[in-house]
Amino acid sequence: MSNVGIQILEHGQGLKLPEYETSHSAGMDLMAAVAEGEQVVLKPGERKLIPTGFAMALPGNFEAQVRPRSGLAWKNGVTVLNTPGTIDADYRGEVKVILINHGDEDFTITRGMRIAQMVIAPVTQISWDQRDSLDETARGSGGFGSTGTGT
Ligand SMILES: O=c1ccn([C@H]2C[C@H](O)[C@@H](COP(=O)(O)OP(=O)(O)OP(=O)(O)O)O2)c(=O)[nH]1
Ligand SMILES: [Mg+2]
Repeated sequence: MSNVGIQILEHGQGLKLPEYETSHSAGMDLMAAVAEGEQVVLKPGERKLIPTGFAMALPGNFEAQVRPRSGLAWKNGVTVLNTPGTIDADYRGEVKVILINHGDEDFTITRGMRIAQMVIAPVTQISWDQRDSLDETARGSGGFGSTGTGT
């Protein structure tokens, strides 16, 4: 996939487009489209929906995942509440980021701050084939630690 439609909304004008920071970055950083000169403050425990100032049209077999930046998580305790956020290919609204402050200090967001990252990933859709029973496997219904924790 190379060229994907992006629409810069009025409050996103002047911000950089999301971009890959290095040649093999999996994600593009998302900028906060907070109004110029204004700031959004996340108090400890608080969550807010942060605008990015753009909308996009992904091809039908792709999704975008909104993920936290590890630096913000580690240094400030700030993360994406619904990580990974799911952007459907048919969504044409503004991409927004649900940030939550798990830290113990106020976190201030200003215009252009890189608050999260977005990974584009392929999507597989399935259809159901309803059966009375399923095939046998070595695992069967074992899970939730059934294989133990040691070596
Ligand atoms: O972090 C996110 C998650 C979602 N969305 C947008 C794009 C996505 O396509 C749409 C719906 O997201 P989701 O399916 O996660 O939310 P929902 O609560 O199921 O809402 P809906 O009933 O609209 O699907 O909201 C974002 O902008 N950011
Ligand atoms: Mg949904």
